[in-house]
Order: sequence, then structure tokens, then C-alpha cells
Amino acid sequence: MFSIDMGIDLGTCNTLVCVKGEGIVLNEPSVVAVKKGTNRVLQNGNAVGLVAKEMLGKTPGSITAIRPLKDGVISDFEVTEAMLSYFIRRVHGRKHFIGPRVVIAIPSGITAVEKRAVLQSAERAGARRTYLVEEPMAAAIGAGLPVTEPTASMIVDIGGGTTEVAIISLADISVCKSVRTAGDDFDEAIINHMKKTYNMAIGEQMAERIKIEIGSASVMGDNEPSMDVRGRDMISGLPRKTVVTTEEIREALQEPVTNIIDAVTQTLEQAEPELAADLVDNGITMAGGSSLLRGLPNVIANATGLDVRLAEDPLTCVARGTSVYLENLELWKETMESDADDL
Ligand SMILES: Nc1ncnc2c1ncn2[C@@H]1O[C@H](COP(=O)(O)OP(=O)(O)OP(=O)(O)O)[C@@H](O)[C@H]1O
Repeated sequence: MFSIDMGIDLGTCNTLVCVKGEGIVLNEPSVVAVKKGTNRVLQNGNAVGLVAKEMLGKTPGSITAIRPLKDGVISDFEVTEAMLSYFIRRVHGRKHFIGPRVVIAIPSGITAVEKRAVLQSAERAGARRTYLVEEPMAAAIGAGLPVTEPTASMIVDIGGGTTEVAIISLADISVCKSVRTAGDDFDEAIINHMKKTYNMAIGEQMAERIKIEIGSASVMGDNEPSMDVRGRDMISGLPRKTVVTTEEIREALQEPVTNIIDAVTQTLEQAEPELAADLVDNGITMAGGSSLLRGLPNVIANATGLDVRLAEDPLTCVARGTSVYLENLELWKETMESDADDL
């Protein structure tokens, strides 16, 4: 073996890597710990992923834990490159002489400049050739939708930084919309709610825990849970705890949830009549980690009048989709954008 082919879901929150014939071999948070004020990755370039996520918000003065992607795109070029390089090295190892061919899933709404940033990062991180695929297409393939058939498939992929909505037929995206509202905005809405209502400052990790434990988009029954939340009192400056309810978190999440519903309905409004007709039977499939927010499929079903189902294992759909591209790389490579093209 001189080289391997790998598929990467380079996400705002999590990066997943799969290898042809082996499936998903790496699944780690997209976080890097660097020496403050520099782009030097700690532990000889190895403070990446889980190790670094544990440091988020808890670092001493000399260390910063960075999430180099924001809203689904690269916000810190050098750190993204260091992160990709670490993940590629870990998977590719030293057994292979030649750099891997890499298929990377990117949000459908990114600009040519942002695409170039992804391609250059991958190249400098050691990839021999990089191909780009659109995230909603990869998500739909990973969710097992019949994308090559002459019938409409609709995917709503809600990640950490972006929500991708697409209607696909005959292996092509017919309509799509990418909005930069997703799980991170849910966390931010919770942080703002805690500040405004309780004068309490909480970190991103605590906000995410609240969202996962008691967050919801619609009423879940009579006995909705509440939760103890710990943070810093913004007036006294001292640590304290308070109890928050599911209902107040649902209200706090209303704005980002509405933005996502709008993206879905606007995409449907642009669908060709024949494809819209197919969706009456085929319904909508949801993928991405934030599709796990309780009640979100319900509110989308209510807003659209269509059946909505959650894909199996929504967090890995995009990565599993890229692995289907890997299986067919020789056949499909001419149809994908790559670093061989002049973007
Ligand atoms: N059970 C859950 N309920 C609500 N949200 C969840 C749950 N599990 C994970 N999430 C959220 O899912 C998001 C991560 O999803 P995912 O890994 O699909 O995103 P990503 O691919 O990193 O982001 P993007 O596609 O936007 O670049 C995070 O915001 C996380 O808090």
C-alpha cells in the first residue's frame, strides 16, 4: 500500500474521517490548543481534538483552545491546517509513502475564496489530491436517500455552524439553501438568556449541556424536566447555581429555531412543482447533530405539512456519505471540484 483514500467531514464542532473499506476511523471535536498569541499547537502539534476540547474555557493564561471553524467555514486558516494535518497524520500514519487522496465535505453556501482555503489547507496538511463535495449531497447519500433516482429527496442537515437544506433529484441538487444558524446559535441563545434573566455568566460547554439535557423546540409533555445550572454571578462575581426549566430554554431557542424553519419553507417554495409533488410522499429527512434537538422534527413537520424523519445516526451521515464517494472515486472524480481545477 503506497497510499489510502480518506473522506473528511470537516465540521464546525466535530471532524470525522473515514477510510475506504474501513468506515469511520476518527471522530473528534474540531478544537486545537495553541500557545497564547501564536499558532503553535501544544504537545508538539498533538493537542488537537478531545484533549483540546477539555481545555475549552478552562485554559490558564498561556494557553488558548481554539475552534478554527466558525459558521461551517475556516475562520483561522493556519490553525485549521494544523488540525487537518494532525488528523491526516493520525489516520494515514507512517505506513504510507504517498499523501492520501482526500474527499472533503463543505457547506453548499461557501464562497470560491473559502473553497480555496479548504483546498490549500488540505494540500499543506499532506493531501496528494483533494476533492470537494457538497455537504447536503454527502448527508443525503449517508442517510440512504435515493439521490440518483428521478424523484425528489429532501435533506435538512443541521450541524454546529450551518444548516443546509437541499432538494435533490437525479444525482443533482435542484434547490438548496445554506444558512449560518445551527447548534452554536442554540448555545449562544442559552448563554444570552442566562445573562439577561439571571445575571449569570455561563460557558459554551455548560450551554451545550443545557441544550442537550433539557432543550426542546416544542412542548414534550406535562412533566418537562428542569436542571441545575452553575456559572458566575455577574453582579457579585461569585460562583452560584440556579434552576432553569425546559420551557424557558424553549423560549430562548425560538429565534434560531424560527430561522431554520424559514430556511426549510423558503427552499420548498423554490422547488419545481413536480419535485414538490414527490415530496408529499417522500417527506423530509433530517441529519446533523442539531437535528437531535427534541421536538425539532415535529415543528418542521407542522410548518411544512410534510412527513419528517430523522436519519439513522444523524451525526455521522456526512462522513458516511463521503465514504460512498471514496468507493466510487475513479468513476466520479471528474465530476467533483478539486485542487486540479482553476477555481
Ligand atoms: N442530543 C442533542 N441535542 C441537541 N443538539 C445536539 C445533540 N447532540 C449534538 N448536538 C449538537 O450538534 C452539533 C454538532 O453537530 P455536527 O457534528 O453534525 O456539526 P458539524 O458537522 O461539526 O457542524 P457543521 O456541519 O455546521 O460544520 C453541536 O452544536 C451539538 O451541540
